[in-house]
Amino acid sequence: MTQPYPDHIRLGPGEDSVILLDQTQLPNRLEERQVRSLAEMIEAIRSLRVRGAPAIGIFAGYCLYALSRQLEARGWKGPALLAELEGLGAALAGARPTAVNLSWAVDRMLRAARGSAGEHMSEALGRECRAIHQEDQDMCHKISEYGLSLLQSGDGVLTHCNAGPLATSRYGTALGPILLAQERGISLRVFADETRPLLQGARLTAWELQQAGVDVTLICDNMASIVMKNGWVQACFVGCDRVAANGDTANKIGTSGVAILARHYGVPFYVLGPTSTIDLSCPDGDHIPIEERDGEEIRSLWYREPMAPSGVKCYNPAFDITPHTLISAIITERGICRPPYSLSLPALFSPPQGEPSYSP
Ligand SMILES: CSC[C@@H](O)[C@@H](O)C(=O)COP(=O)(O)O
Repeated sequence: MTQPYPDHIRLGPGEDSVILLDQTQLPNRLEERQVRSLAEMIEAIRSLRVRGAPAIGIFAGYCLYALSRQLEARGWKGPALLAELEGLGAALAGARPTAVNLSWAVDRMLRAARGSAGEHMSEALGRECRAIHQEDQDMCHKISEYGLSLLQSGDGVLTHCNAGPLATSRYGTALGPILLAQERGISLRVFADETRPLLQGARLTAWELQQAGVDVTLICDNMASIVMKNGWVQACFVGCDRVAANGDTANKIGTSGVAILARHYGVPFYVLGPTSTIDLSCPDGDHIPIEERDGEEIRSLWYREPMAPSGVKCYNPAFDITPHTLISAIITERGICRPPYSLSLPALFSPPQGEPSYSP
């Protein structure tokens, strides 16, 4: 059983609310939360109760559908309903800036609403949000297969933050190949960076892998160098929040440091993500908006006592950019892209002009 909590995002009864597993409570409590209002939905995204690039896109899709059901029940329809949904969509998309999947899903939902002639708008939205969720499951499964093709039994894999089922739908992206290997009896060892300041690696990745029976070792972020130096890591697998057209990749703060270490020790560094995370309209990493979060997350959040002097100045970016020059390959559901990414990434979206290079 490799999917400890497969339906962590779903519609509530009557389909006018959304239920999520509150990831801020893990690994200590499996606590679900039901959100009904726009304010509750935005709060859930901002406070990382639901998090991970594909997962917040899936969540936003369900939210817009649930909100459309509420509005239709109050008599809203036609252009007035569409205009209201556009406003709600913009508010949801603005909840977090870095992961492009959030605005990608909102745009997709609004396109479905605009094309819903002759039926209730919510019916079209219901189909679209379910499709977004289903497609993510399919994409993660394919990414997992491609990722696994890069590993051998006995390999050590280092990962940063959490790109498992909780960050997506099922399998995950960076953790997908590892969970698939486990299902197939292929043994891998995983080193999970704890991922300061919010400890997604310790709280979520270590929990998901442990639940699945994977051999996982939790390390502090500043231990990645020694485990690579010891020869225990044959590949780094990380997820992504936005991949620019040149391959520069935003992922959890600290990812670029892992890539630099991997280059130093000659370990391949792989980014895994669905094509919904590739933003060809963004030329390079300098154009990716980086979310900055409250310094309180560094000073005290996960500890009983403050762990730094009260009021000390903090710099708390939530993501960083890994330059494309440090990325060995980008693994998507459509295949494995190799450098130069300025050619291989656009090829993903125009198959007749050429396929990305696959390495089975
Ligand atoms: C498959 S999820 C990929 C990324 O979203 C993940 O690695 C990550 O950085 C998540 O950050 P978070 O701030 O917890 O949402």
